Amino acid sequence: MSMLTVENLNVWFGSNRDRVDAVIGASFEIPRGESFGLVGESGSGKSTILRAITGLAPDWSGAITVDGQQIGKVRPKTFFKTVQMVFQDPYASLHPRHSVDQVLGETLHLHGFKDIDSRVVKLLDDVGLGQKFRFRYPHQLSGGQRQRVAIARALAPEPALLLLDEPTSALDVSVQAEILNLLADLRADRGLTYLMVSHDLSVVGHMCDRLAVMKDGEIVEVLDVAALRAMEAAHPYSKQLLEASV
Ligand SMILES: Nc1ncnc2c1ncn2[C@@H]1O[C@H](COP(=O)(O)OP(=O)(O)OP(=O)(O)O)[C@@H](O)[C@H]1O
Repeated sequence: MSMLTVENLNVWFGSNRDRVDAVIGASFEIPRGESFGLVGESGSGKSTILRAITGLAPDWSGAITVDGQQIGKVRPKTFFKTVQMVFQDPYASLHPRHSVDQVLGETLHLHGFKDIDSRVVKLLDDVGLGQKFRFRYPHQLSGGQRQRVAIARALAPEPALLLLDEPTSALDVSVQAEILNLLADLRADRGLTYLMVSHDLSVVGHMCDRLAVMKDGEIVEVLDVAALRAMEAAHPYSKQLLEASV
């Protein structure tokens, strides 16, 4: 069963002479439980695909189907019980005056959970932070710890699909692997499906089962990771990208 299907997706910003066509005719499908990567140079449209799925890029056409439900222009609240996003920059994505307890507690409340206390404790354990971080504020946390809080917040509604937009690229190299390992473990434990944007082919090679290569708003090739490792891309642009990353 497919967790996410994107068919002939076009996403644009602005209108008339100012119009930017950020994504052009993108199609791909992610089976439940798979981890799928989007790679390509800066500006190729990777983040825009995630934004269109979550409703942050309102001008789009084509079809997006999540867990069998085709999504329209307005996403019902239940959509975010299934789909959550983790952003690149954990400094920008957490409110500076909200404690970790508030961030997680409010998200749980919003999604209708009643046993908020025990869920906050469990979420902090699940992301490897533990209780001692519960009443801290973002400025008292390192980048890696903040990203763990952002991941805990994304996990709070018990989603099936996580959209990960360069989740480690704003972090120190020394903590990137820790966060990637946490994400890999969470996926294995919970059977989550990932759609992950990265400009780093080694990250995608480590984290994903398949990947799409984007260039100038279009998907030029979908590869499985075995082909990536064997440097077996067919499209000249994918080959160039692989060779540049060795
Ligand atoms: N809010 C916006 N308004 C206008 N143009 C935008 C907006 N967001 C993105 N774009 C444009 O859409 C195109 C695709 O951007 P996008 O951020 O999806 O690329 P990307 O592949 O994710 O790159 P990066 O790795 O730099 O984030 C770019 O030309 C970008 O300038």
